[in-house]
Parts: sequence; structure tokens; C-alpha cells
Amino acid sequence: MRGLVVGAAIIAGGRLLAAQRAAPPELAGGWELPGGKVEPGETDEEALTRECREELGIGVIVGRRIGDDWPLHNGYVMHVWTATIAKGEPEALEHSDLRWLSEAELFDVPWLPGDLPVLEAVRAHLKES
Ligand SMILES: Nc1nc2c([nH]c(=O)n2[C@H]2C[C@H](O)[C@@H](COP(=O)(O)OP(=O)(O)OP(=O)(O)O)O2)c(=O)[nH]1
Repeated sequence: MRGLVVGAAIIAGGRLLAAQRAAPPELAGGWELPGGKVEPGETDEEALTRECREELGIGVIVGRRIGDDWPLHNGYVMHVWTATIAKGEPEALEHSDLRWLSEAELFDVPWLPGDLPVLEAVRAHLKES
């Protein structure tokens, strides 16, 4: 089975939370959706809430799935879900930096290549929010 990664499109006030990877060296500096690998026995929602707690120190409410299986560079596929913050303020506990991007700023950061089509789909959700 291919590995599964979950990504959170955390939206607040019409902006999307983007996170800059600190590691590994070949990905460091690239921007991504908070998230990570789904562990055996976990649902997408459980993995997303765990990763948001570990990486950002926040509690989230998982919302709607965006798109289907998004292929990534490493043979993994990513499931993307909208999320809203239920508790706390995001802190870069494992990332180098965080930014809240408006729709106009969405492509101002160098996203990991696999995220570019995802961002096009996220854009529609930003418009609605
Ligand atoms: N979280 C996340 N990972 C992404 C995105 N886009 C993308 O290509 N990836 C890739 C980067 C990594 O190779 C992989 C996610 O692995 P990860 O290192 O974040 O997973 P993890 O937190 O579970 O960490 P680890 O236990 O493997 O160290 O998916 C994205 O938007 N969000």
C-alpha cells in the first residue's frame, strides 16, 4: 500500500496557514500544509488533529475533504482537509516559519511542488470563507 499523508488547510479570516519545512535538507525551505504521515490504525481526522497538536500546539476541528488523492513527489498520496482552530495560537514548534496567506498572497511562498495543484483547489475554499 502506498503511504498516506494528511494535510490541513487551516483557514481563519479568509487566510490559509502555510508552514515552512525545517527538514530534511532536500525539503527545507519549502512551504507545505501542516500535517504528516498517517500512522497505522489512525483515521485521517485523528492524524490531522495529532499533527496539528505536535507541530503547531493547537486544537483543530477537521472540516471537509478537498479533492481526492493528491500525488506527492515521494510516491505518497496526500488527503487534504479544511480545518479551523478550536484552541490555541499556532506556533512553529517543528517548522522554520508560519504565514497566514490571503488569496492574493497564496503563491507568494515556494510551496513543495506537489502542493501547487492542491492550492488551486484550496483557493475556492478561501473565497467561500
Ligand atoms: N505535511 C505535509 N507533507 C507534505 C506536503 N506536501 C508534500 O509533498 N509533503 C511530503 C513531505 C514529506 O515527504 C511527506 C510528509 O512527511 P512528514 O515528514 O511531514 O511526516 P511526519 O510528520 O509523519 O514525519 P516523520 O515521522 O516521517 O518524520 O509528505 C504538505 O503539504 N504537507
